Amino acid sequence: MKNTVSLLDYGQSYWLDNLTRGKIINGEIKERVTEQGLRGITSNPSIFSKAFTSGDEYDNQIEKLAKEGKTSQEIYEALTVSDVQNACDILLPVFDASMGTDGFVSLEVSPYLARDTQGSMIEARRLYQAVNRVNCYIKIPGTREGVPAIEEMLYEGVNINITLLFSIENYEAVALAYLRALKRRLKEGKSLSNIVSVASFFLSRIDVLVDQILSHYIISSDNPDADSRPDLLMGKAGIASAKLAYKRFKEIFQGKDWEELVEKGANIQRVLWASTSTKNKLYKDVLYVDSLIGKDTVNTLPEETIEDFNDHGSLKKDAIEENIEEAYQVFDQLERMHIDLKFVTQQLENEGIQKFMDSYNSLIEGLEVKRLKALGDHVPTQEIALAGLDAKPVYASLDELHFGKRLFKQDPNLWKKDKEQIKEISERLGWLSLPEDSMKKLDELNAFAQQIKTEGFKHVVLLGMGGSSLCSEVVKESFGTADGYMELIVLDNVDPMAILEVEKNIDMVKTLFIVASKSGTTTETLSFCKYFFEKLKATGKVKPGNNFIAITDNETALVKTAKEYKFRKIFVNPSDLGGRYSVLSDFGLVPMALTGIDIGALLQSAQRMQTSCNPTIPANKNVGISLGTILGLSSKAGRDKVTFVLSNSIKSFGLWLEQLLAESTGKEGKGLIPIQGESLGTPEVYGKDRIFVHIILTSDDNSEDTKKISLLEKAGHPVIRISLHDKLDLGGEFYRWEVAVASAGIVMGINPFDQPNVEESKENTRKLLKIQVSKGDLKNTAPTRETEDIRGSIHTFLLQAKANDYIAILPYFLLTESRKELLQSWRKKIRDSFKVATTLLEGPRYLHSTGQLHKGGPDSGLYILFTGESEEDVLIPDEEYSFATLGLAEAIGDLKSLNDKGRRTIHIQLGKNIDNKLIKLA
Ligand SMILES: O=C(CO)[C@@H](O)[C@H](O)[C@H](O)[C@H](O)COP(=O)(O)O
Ligand SMILES: O=C[C@H](O)COP(=O)(O)O
Repeated sequence: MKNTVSLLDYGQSYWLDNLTRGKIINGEIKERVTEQGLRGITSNPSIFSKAFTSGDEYDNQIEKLAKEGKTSQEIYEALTVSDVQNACDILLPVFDASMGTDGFVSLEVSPYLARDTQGSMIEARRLYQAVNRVNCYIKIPGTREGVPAIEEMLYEGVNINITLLFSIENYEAVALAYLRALKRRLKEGKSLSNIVSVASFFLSRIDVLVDQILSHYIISSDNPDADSRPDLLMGKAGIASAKLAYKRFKEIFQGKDWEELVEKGANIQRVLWASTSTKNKLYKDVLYVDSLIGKDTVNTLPEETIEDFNDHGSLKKDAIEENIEEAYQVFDQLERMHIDLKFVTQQLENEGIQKFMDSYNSLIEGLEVKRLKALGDHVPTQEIALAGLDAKPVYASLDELHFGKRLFKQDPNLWKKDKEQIKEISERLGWLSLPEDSMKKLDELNAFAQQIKTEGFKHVVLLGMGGSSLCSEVVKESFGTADGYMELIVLDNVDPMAILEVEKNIDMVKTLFIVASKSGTTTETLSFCKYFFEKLKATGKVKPGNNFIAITDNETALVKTAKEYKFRKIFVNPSDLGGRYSVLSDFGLVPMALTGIDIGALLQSAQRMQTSCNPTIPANKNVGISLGTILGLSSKAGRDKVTFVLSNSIKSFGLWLEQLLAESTGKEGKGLIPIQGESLGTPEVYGKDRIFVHIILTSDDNSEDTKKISLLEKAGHPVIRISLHDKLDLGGEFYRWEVAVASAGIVMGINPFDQPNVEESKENTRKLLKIQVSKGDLKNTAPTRETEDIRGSIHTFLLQAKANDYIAILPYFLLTESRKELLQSWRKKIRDSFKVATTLLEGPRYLHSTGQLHKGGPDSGLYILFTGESEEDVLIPDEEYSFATLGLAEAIGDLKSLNDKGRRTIHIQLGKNIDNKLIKLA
C-alpha cells in the first residue's frame, strides 16, 4: 500500500499542493483520489501562475471571456473558479464518505487583500458563492487584519483555510477565532456541524530564513558555546515550530468548553502543514512529511514530495508528538542567540504576501497578453521603444503604491499632500467611470439627435473653448457627418472674420447652437451665445431658444441664462471632472450624436480601453499607466517635447492631446510639451529633447512616416507606437491618454487636474477691457513691434533660442487654410535652422490649452504673438467692446502674464494686411 494511503490510519490526510486544468482533464486527480489516497487539494496564486503559462488548456476559455469584454482579473477568476469547481466535483465522493471532513479544494482571496479586513470578507463571500460547492475552502491569510475576517466568515458559514501561518502566536489567534465563531453560532442557535476550517502552518520557509541568519553566526563566532551551536540548529526551526504549534492545538481543542462544542456538533479545526517541499537539498527530501504525522492533521504536498514519500518515506504514528523537549530547546537556543522568532515570522508573513502578489501580477500579465491576442483587431496596440530610459524602478514604485487600484478607486491623495489640492482633486476624478456612466445615457442622447434631425436642422454650431470644444473639433475633422445628420461647425475664435464666416455658412433658422461651458462663465463662449441669439431673434424667429441647447455643470450662470432664454434643452454634466477630461461626457457625446457618430461603439471602445488600464494589471503591462510612466520619465530625463505624428484621418486628435498634456502637466516649472502638427524631419533636425508618439489608423497610408520614425528610433530617440484599426477606437484613445496623463502626473510630482496659471491671463484681459471701455487706448498697453522688417525682428528674437527650447507661434487671427500653410512652412524652417521644437496654435484657443504650460511650465519657451486688424468688426450685444477688442485684450493680457513671469516674448502687430505680411515672413 502506498504511504500516502496509509497516512489516513494515523489520522492524517494527504492533500495535493497543486491544481492545473491539465491534471483534471487527463484524469490524474481522479486517479490520485482513487489509488493514492488523495483527500484534498490546495491552490494559491503561484500555483495558478504556473498552470496558466504551461500548456494551452485555458486558451479557449480565455478567448471567449476576452471577447465578452472581461478584464484579465475577471478572466483569472473565471478560470480558477471553474478549475476549483471541477476539482471539487472529483473530490465530492471523498467529502461524502468522510462526512464532510475531507475532500476539499482551496481557493485563495486576492493577495492584495491580506491587510484588508473588509475587502477579504467581501471577496471570500463572493468567491464562495461563485464556486458554489460544499467542499470548497476559501483561503484567507492569518494576518492581524485577516483574523477578524476569518472569524466573521466562519461565523457566517464560509469554509475557511487560514493560510500563511508561520508563528505559534498567529496559529493560536486563528484557532481562538474559530472557537469564537462557533460559540457565536451556538449562542444564536445556529448549527455547528457544517462549520469547517483548517489552519495552514508554513514550514520549509521558516528553515530557509532561520538558516540564513544562523549562517552569519557560524562565520563570525570564534567561541561557539556548546549549547547553542548554530550549525546544529540549522534545519530545526521549522519542525520545532510545527511540534509546538501542534502541542498548542491539542491544548486548545480539549477540555470542558471544547467538549461542549463537540457535543453540539463542532468539527475540530485541523492543522495543515504547508510549504512542505524541502528547499535545502542537503536535508532529507521528506523532512516535512515523516516527522509531522499526527492525528487531526493535513499535509499538503507537491508531486515530487509525494513521490519521495511513497518511495522512501517512513510512517510513524504520532511522530509530531515526539521530541517536544528538543523543540523547546531549539526555541531556547535561538533566543539565546538573539534570533527573534517573532521578527523572523513577521518577515516571513510579509514576504509570503509579497510572493503571492508577485505571482498574481505575473499571472495577470500573462493573461493580459493572451486577452489582447484574443481580441486582435478590436484593441489598438501600443509599443514602446525606450531608448535607454529605465522604467523598471518606476513601475515597481507605482505597484508598491498600488497606484492603479487607488487611481480607479479615485483616491485624491495620490498626487499631492496639501489639503486644498486634495480637496480639488477629489472633485476631478469622475472621468474614470465615464465609459460606463455615459453608456447609461446612450438612448437619451441618440433620441435627442433623432429629434433634431427630424425637425429639419441642417447645422450644429458648437460655441465653446478648450475642453468644451476641442473634442468637437476632433469629431468634425475625423468623422465628418453621417448621412442625413447635421453638419458640425466649431466656433472657438473671436476674430470677427471667424464669426462672420460661420454666419455666412449657415441658415440660422435651421441651425442648432450648442453653448458648451463647464463653468458657464467663459467670456468667449457667452459672447458667441449672445451674438447668435440676437442674430436669430433678428430673423423674426419665434422661440429662438428652441435653436439653442446648453451643456454645462449644475447650477452655473449658463444654466440661468439658458432658462431665461428658454433654451430647448440643458444637458447638466457631472461636475466631478475637469474640462479637458470631459470628452466622454455630454461635452463630447452630444455633438457626436448630432453628427451621427455611433457613440455606443465609441463608448465600447472606451470600455475596452478601461479594461486594458484595469488596476489589477501591473504598471509595466498596463497600457495607460505604462504610457504615462514613460512620458513622465522621459520629461525628467530632459526629453519633454512629446512629438505627435498622427495618421492623416485622425490628425485633429492632436489638438485634444495638446490640451490634455499641456494643461495637465505644465506647472511648477515642469511639463510635457506637446508638439503636434509639426512635419516630421530627419534625425539631424532634432535635439535630444524629443520623445516621438506615432499614432496611426491602420487603414491610412502611413508608410512614409513609419520609415522616418524608424530612423529616429535608430538615432536613439524613444518612440511610442499606437495603432488603431478603426476610427471609433478614438473612444479608447481618449481614455488611454487620460489615464496616461494622470500617471505621468505622479511620476512628475505634479497635480494633473488643476490649471493654476490660466486665471492670470483672464484677469489681465478683464482689466484691459475695462481700460478700453474707460479710456479706449488698449493698443498702447503692450510692448508691440510695428515693424516693416518682421523677419529681421523675429530672427533677432530667435537668436536667444538654445538647445531644449521651444518656439510657440501664437497668431490671434483666423487661421484660414492659406495662412495655416504659410505659418506651417515658416514653422518648419525655424525648426530646421534652430533645431528646436515648434508649436502653432491660434489665440485665444491656446489660452484654454497650452496657455497653462507657457506660464506654469519650464522656462524653455520663446513666444511669438501675432495680432492683426480685422477688416470688419463685430459687436458683442450688451457689451461696450467688440469681438476684435476682446481678441486684442486677450493677446495683450497673455503677453503681460508671460512678461510678468520673465518669459521670452515678442508681439508683432501685423496690421490690416495679414496675408501679405505672412507671405513675406514665410
Ligand atoms: O494552500 C496552501 C496552504 O493552505 C498551500 O498551497 C500553500 O500555499 C503552499 O504550500 C505554499 O505556498 C508552498 O510554499 P513553498 O513550498 O513555495 O514555500
Ligand atoms: O478647457 C476649458 C476652457 O477653459 C473652457 O472652460 P469652460 O468649459 O468652463 O467654458
